[in-house]
Amino acid sequence: MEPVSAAVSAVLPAGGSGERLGGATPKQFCGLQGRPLVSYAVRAMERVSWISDIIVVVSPENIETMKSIIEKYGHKRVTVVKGGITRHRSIFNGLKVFAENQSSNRLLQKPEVVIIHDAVRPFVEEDILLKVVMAAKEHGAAGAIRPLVSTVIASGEDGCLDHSLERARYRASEMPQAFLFDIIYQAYQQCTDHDLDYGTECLHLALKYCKTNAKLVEGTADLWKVTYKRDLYAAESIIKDSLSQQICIITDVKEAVVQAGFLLHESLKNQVKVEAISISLSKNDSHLQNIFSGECYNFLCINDKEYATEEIQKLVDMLEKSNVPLLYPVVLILVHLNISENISFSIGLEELTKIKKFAREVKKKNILVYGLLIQYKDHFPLQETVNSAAALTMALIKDRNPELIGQLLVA
Ligand SMILES: Nc1ccn([C@@H]2O[C@H](COP(=O)(O)OP(=O)(O)OP(=O)(O)O)[C@@H](O)[C@H]2O)c(=O)n1
Ligand SMILES: O=C(CO)[C@H](O)[C@H](O)COP(=O)(O)O
Repeated sequence: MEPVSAAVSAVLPAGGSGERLGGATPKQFCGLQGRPLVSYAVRAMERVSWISDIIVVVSPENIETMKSIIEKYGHKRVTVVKGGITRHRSIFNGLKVFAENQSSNRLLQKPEVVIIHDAVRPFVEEDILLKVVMAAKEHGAAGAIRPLVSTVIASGEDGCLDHSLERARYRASEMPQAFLFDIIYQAYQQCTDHDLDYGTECLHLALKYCKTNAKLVEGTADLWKVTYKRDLYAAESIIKDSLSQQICIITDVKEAVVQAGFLLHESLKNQVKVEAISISLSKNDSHLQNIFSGECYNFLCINDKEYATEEIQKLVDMLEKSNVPLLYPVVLILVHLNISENISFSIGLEELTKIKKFAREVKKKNILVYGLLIQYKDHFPLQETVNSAAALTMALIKDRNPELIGQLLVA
């Protein structure tokens, strides 16, 4: 990505109460796959190397909550600032920290360009951040826009249609937005109380008080703001979908196990990216570490032993050491391959209890363990069994259901 030659920092307003979403917890602290929404927005900013400081503005009663989120998820370059009673007042408080150098913990450099991004828009990518920053450098202000979904109409005092706007001429203003710091700060300093209490558009303030016509940049559909409960469900689905794009199949050296791994690989690869490792874990630490850092959150461990405690524990330890299960739950499917001549069910109650206990233990580390039994015999319809195992695998990694951990599914 093109390097940015300006000092850039970001302000994330997160001081609202989420009235439209309802519920006791403000939406920015609601959990998505176990992690608060605000942490996703912070992560989206912190992974952009050219953003120096990230100011998160929260209401006074949530300062400690926010600090503990930063601590728990290891967020870097973040300063927490006390918010105001409206979004504009919160943003202004965030900007003041740079202008007045109020922060008690460390010195914050006033940036040339400041990004403003709602903490409840979790899916912002580096590409759009770069576009609005470059446009702000040139034009003084810039913001992401989207086509309108519905036509905007004005109603008269009698509640009847007064007029309607030509939809093609108008756009929905989204976030992120970016500004030359001096422009947006001057605009906020000149704002009236009415602007601060009722305004909803930062780009408008730059126009009204600094005569700056913001450049409008076409954004992607997932920049939308989590506002209603259904938006939380939508956001969770998007996250689950992106987590289920890749799977790593780990097999040991035995021929039958390698073969089952290969067949599963073939069956899964039309649906997801599959990485296969067919050597013992102990000899393959660095390869696995590469897979972790490649952001793989799904593992399928195929074994013909009753319960491969050592190998699985080793994988769990490695996962724990990496950052992977900290940000997202990891799915670990223990595949038991039944290749014994005895076609009776080969896992006893004792084994099932062991798996359940193990699953409950590692859930505390944000690793979701499930069991999958594959019957593997000449007289069994092999391809059918493998297809069924692949379908169950996909269902488990797409659903990531914490209630089903420790359960044994039979392909
Ligand atoms: N006093 C406020 C109000 C809002 N915000 C933040 O501004 C962003 C966008 O605002 P909105 O979606 O309206 O959030 P809420 O005000 O929390 O929602 P609602 O209007 O439904 O109460 C959110 O990240 C919100 O936390 C803020 O920092 N300070
Ligand atoms: O889109 C935006 C700016 O253009 C803001 O996110 C939006 O205006 C916030 O408004 P509200 O707090 O009323 O949802």
